[in-house]
Amino acid sequence: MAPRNAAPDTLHLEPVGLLQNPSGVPTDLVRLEGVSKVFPASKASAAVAALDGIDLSAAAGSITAIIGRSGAGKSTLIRLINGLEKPTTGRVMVGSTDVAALAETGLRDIRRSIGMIFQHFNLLSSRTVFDNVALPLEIAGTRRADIAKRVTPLLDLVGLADKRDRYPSELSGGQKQRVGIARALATRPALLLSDEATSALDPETTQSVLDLLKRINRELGLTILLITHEMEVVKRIADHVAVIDKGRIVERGSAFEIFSAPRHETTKVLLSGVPGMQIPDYVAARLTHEPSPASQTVMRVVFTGPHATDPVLSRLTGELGLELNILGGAVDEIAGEPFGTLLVSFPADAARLALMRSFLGQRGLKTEVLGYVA
Ligand SMILES: Nc1ncnc2c1ncn2[C@@H]1O[C@H](COP(=O)(O)OP(=O)(O)OP(=O)(O)O)[C@@H](O)[C@H]1O
Repeated sequence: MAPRNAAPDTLHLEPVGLLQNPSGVPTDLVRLEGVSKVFPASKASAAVAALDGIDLSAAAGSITAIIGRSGAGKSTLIRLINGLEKPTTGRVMVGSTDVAALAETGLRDIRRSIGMIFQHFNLLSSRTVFDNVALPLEIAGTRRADIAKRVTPLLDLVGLADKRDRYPSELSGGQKQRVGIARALATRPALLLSDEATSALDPETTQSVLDLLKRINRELGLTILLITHEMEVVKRIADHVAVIDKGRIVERGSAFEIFSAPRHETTKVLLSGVPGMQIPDYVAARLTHEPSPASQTVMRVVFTGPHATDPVLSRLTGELGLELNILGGAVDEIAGEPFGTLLVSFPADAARLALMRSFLGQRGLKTEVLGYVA
């Protein structure tokens, strides 16, 4: 490992000590244990329990997404991890350091190991691209000659070498976020916190910024913890997902598990806009919880992994003679794995439902009854 001020031939990230336990085995880089945060009452408002008993971990080298409705506690969680807020109870471990227990000097040191990118980029308009990326190094007291050796490869990495002397006002949103990413990497952090980093970008630019983050994650081993309300972001790059609701983690799992079989009501609502998870309006308007004599069962069939491309439906209609109406569907990828959903309806008697579920279950497909339509 090169010392912090050495001239890097290639990009690498800092403190391995932060990433490994004493036995040298990679471990969780971030671990929250029993974390609660209460904002005390003020003259204008009552006390707010923003976080309540949070246990959460992010493995070194992973990309973890924290999703939740507005006000669920996502930003508070991020602010606890970079030490901007202190928890009311619990521990916030980054590597082997309890961030909550650090005084100002310790916080300054740990923040060099934690990069941060923001929705609105937070660039200094009076500084060039180069000088924006250089800023954290200047603050850390790095010599000018070493700063150039560090910033230049970072600008190459984010594809902005030709913009080094431009000002933020001369850049597109995607380019600004690339500067933000280069700046966040300047002190060679082990952890990158992303607060809605693509929310202000159009879909195409979002995609290219996500590709960059994924590349940095893979090539530099950077651990990324992101909060977002964009399910597209989660689907594209997250390995793991934690769903937060009213200050509590209500569901967590691999991105694939969460998308293919969401369990908590909040997760289902958050995912309801994802193609394949949507119920067409004309079906949703007629959906009931209980069957009636002439109603049809509405079922979502999820095709995952090796079964994503199986011709199961034609067998279902051919071998079992079941008549299905196809109401909608989508084929996609989650965390790089193929994933398909199909919304079907069929006559609602219990025998047919059991037959169909067992047929699909034996072939590794997941089913969920969403309700009934007459
Ligand atoms: N400094 C503060 N003082 C008092 N209450 C606060 C403070 N910061 C956040 N809160 C409250 O804590 C709760 C969680 O807020 P937080 O900003 O963490 O939610 P969020 O999930 O990030 O929301 P959004 O997606 O809208 O940004 C909210 O009820 C909010 O009003």
